[in-house]
Amino acid sequence: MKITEIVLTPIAFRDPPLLNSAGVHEPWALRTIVEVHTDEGISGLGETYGDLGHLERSRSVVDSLIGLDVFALNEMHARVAAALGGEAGLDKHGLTGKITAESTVDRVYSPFEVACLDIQGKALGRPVHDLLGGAVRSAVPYSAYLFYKWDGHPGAEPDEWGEAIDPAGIVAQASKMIAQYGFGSIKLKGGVFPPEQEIEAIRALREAFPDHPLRLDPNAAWSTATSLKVAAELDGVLEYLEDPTPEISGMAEVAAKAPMPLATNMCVVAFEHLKQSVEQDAVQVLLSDHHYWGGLQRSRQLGMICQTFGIGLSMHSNSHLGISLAAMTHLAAATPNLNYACDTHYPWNAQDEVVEPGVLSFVDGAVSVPVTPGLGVTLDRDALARLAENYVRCGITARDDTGYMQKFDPSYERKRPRW
Ligand SMILES: O=C([O-])C(=O)C[C@H](O)[C@@H](O)C(=O)[O-]
Ligand SMILES: [Mg+2]
Repeated sequence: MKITEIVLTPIAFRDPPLLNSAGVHEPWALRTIVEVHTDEGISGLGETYGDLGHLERSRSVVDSLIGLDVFALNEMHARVAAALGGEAGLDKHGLTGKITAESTVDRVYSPFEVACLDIQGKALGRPVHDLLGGAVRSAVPYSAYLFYKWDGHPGAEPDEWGEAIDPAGIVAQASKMIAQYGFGSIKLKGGVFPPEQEIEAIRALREAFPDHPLRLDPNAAWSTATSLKVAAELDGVLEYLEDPTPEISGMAEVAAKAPMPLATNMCVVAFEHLKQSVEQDAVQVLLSDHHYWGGLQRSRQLGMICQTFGIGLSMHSNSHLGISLAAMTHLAAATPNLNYACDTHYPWNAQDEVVEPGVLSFVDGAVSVPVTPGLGVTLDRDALARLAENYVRCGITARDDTGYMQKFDPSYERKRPRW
């Protein structure tokens, strides 16, 4: 079954003013929808980043994939690498750490692999998780992903979530999200206010939700000394502390004394980072993410590496829509040692969905694993056209949380660590 055509459509969807250690989300989040068509009339879907640099790199490999068998995924990876020619693409997404030439290949390759697995599944009449070894769970739990936020974008009406800039606001946001989605775990995006204030927010969450596992992620906003102080204060309260401080060596210093496991989606973001991290025991929980770990099959391999070295496994997310959610759910279903609820930004962006409704829904905080062939989701063509038009109209071509923050606070600086 040969690839005859690949269509890449950049889209933009509404995003609330979510705060993080680099600034604040702009009113529009970008993604690229990938459609792969074959000579047998079966098509597959992928979803990836929408920043212009990534879009252009993705466009630059398309010609080399035409004519390829959709089962020849090793060859596909090699062709992507050859077409990129050793370029390391800067990408501010996910507040990640070092981007290397190899990890750039994995990022660009990922949505094409997902689309080919979608096609393989449809051709075989089997869901994608069956191509990854079979589901070990029928529903995948996700966590409530809380953000400090403004009540709305400056100059616009307040959004449905309202303001959250203190412990009471964070607890109110958690209550609303949990009432709507039923999440059984909670993650707070920190690195926004001085650590004492974020500790207070975690304590307030613990009081309001005594049984929900809690996580805090300041995206490397703290020095190692600050990280250790916060870790000691939150002993017994957090299930894990995510990226308190920059770099593998910094994380190792904190991990040696912190009472809870440390997690990352910042300092170990490519296969070549694993050796140093394992040697220094810097990370106890790795957040996988098929968008940058090279697709679903490579993320399964990452799961095996984590199991081998006794590293826990959770899942990271950026702003995304339903094709990504479906892929994440298939992957998590087929990864036996993924023992933590996965992250998802979905509640923040669900209003602008690009797939037809019905397949993906949250019950008790979990998404039922689709059982129909392929990924199980179908593009909503009207929505795609609308979101593609948003992309053209919105004028944003790359995520810039810091630049957007500086529009309202010119003195704002991106600093890592800040405290
Ligand atoms: O766990 C993380 O670090 C993320 O989810 C990174 C994202 O970029 C998040 O910080 C965001 O959307 O602001
Ligand atoms: Mg993180």
